[in-house]
Amino acid sequence: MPATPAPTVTHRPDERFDEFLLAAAATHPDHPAVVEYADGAERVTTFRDLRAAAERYAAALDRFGLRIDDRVMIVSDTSAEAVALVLACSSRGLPFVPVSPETPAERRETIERLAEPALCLTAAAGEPGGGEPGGGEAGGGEAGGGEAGTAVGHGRFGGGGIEVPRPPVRRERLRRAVTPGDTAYIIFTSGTTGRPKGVVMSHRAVVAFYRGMLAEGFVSAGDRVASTSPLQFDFSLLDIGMALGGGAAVAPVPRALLRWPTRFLKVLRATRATHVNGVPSIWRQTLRHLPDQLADLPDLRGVLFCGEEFPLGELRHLQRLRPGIRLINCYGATESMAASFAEVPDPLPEDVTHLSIGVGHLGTDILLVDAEGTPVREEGVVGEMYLRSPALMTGYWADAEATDAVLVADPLEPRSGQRLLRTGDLAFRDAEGTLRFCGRRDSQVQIRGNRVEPAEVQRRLLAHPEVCEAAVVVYEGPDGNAELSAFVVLADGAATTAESDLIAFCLRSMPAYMAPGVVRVVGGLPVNQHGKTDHRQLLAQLLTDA
Ligand SMILES: Nc1ncnc2c1ncn2[C@@H]1O[C@H](COS(=O)(=O)NC(=O)C[C@H](N)c2ccccc2)[C@@H](O)[C@H]1O
Repeated sequence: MPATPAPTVTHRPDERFDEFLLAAAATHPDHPAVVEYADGAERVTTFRDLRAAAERYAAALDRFGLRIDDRVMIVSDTSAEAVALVLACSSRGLPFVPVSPETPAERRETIERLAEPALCLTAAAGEPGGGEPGGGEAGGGEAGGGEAGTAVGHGRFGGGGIEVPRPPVRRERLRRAVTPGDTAYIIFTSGTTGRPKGVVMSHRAVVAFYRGMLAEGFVSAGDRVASTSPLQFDFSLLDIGMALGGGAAVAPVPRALLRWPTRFLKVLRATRATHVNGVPSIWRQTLRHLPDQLADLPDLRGVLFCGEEFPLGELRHLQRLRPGIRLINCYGATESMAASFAEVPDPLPEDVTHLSIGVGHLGTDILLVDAEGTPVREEGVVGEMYLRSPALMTGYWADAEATDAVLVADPLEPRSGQRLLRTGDLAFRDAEGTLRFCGRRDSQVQIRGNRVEPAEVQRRLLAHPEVCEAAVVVYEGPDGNAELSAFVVLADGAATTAESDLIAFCLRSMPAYMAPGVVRVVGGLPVNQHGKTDHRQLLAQLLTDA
């Protein structure tokens, strides 16, 4: 009996962020919206429950007399309560600023100083991403105590309630309604100057991205999308939109369990995850230590990854373990959430060295531009990707100079006033016209007068049959010139591959100036809090070893 196609979720033009995510409550109220793993079992929140929880939080927020555009900082990982609070903020035009609970206090204070939120709400103890033990319990209580208001109200949320011992001062309301150009959220990412950059995303931009993603048809009602990124990383917002926007459920993987393969797989099995989204590194330990259990997962049929290149050896291993699985390489930056989705060919041909990142998703166009600002048309010629899309950020919070540096005039028609996002990423078009990512513009270095893309050297090392992870860092050598150093992790059971063999392996396919001067075999590569290879930590390790 063919499965009856699930009725599609209907969306209307110019929905707010929360309206888009809750649209399925109208057509699938009893479908799971959030599936959490708690105490060894799944805890289901239906679309009806989620809408009710969001309404309770919205009523609690109303008591503070906040204005449209007043920010609400949310210190939590992804959970049903956090999603409901996010929806409530969105419905009241209050930009949310997600911050991970494990964020160091100094960075949290920096973000608070920059964002100047009206409220800073931490998940109640016992909730996923809950606050410090012994903190005030959340409840449905009235907002705050009798003390005078303060600039920033600090408190907790949970169970549909908000508790703020010292509420923020009440403000005169100057606005009547939320409009699509208003800010849905601000995500602070690391800035090269050390000052975090606040990426301001409007309702229109996020919903435009969600529509582009939904058109790819990844999930359908009844699916469960396991989310492995922290709420402060916009990958989690992709997961929430991909799931809820399509009438499916998001299944947050508790951050504390993610690093243990057995527990990671246990969560995927318990929540019956049909899709798993995450950066490539989430698969590393499972592929190395529990391949058979990964092969046995009953429901998994799709994996979406982003944030950095997936080592091709690991990708092929994943394909062998899960025949027929749909692998999606999602490319993008927080400034537009994501720009493209590319299906990985199954099997990935042996001669492929650069994964396709496809072409822009529906409504997005990616332009290649050379160093002189001239559009690149020829196949195989590297250019910088410029993004033309309604999903672009509004700008960087309180940083017009940094905004103007990346939201630039259209190279094809500067007179139009249309702004494109200058991504800083390099790519070339292949014979099929799709884009192949080849590193970042600012990571290119001159080695003895020659331009080198460290990602190219990393790819060559990963092509070695005994290498399963690799990273290349650039440092200043004793003579003041840029040098390349590599770190590799050998596959289990690999013969003792000498570092000199690996350098010789590189020299067989690249000029001497591109080969790393030193290759260190290590047990594993460090990752940052978003799960990406932490090059800064590798460089620090190199300099301390020197
Ligand atoms: N599929 C890739 N291959 C290779 N390099 C990549 C890739 N996706 C990004 N990147 C790199 O990561 C940079 C963006 O870093 S970021 O601003 O921290 N944002 C992210 O990494 C996540 C990003 N917002 C996102 C969120 C949700 C879905 C897709 C993408 C890009 O400019 C690329 O250099």
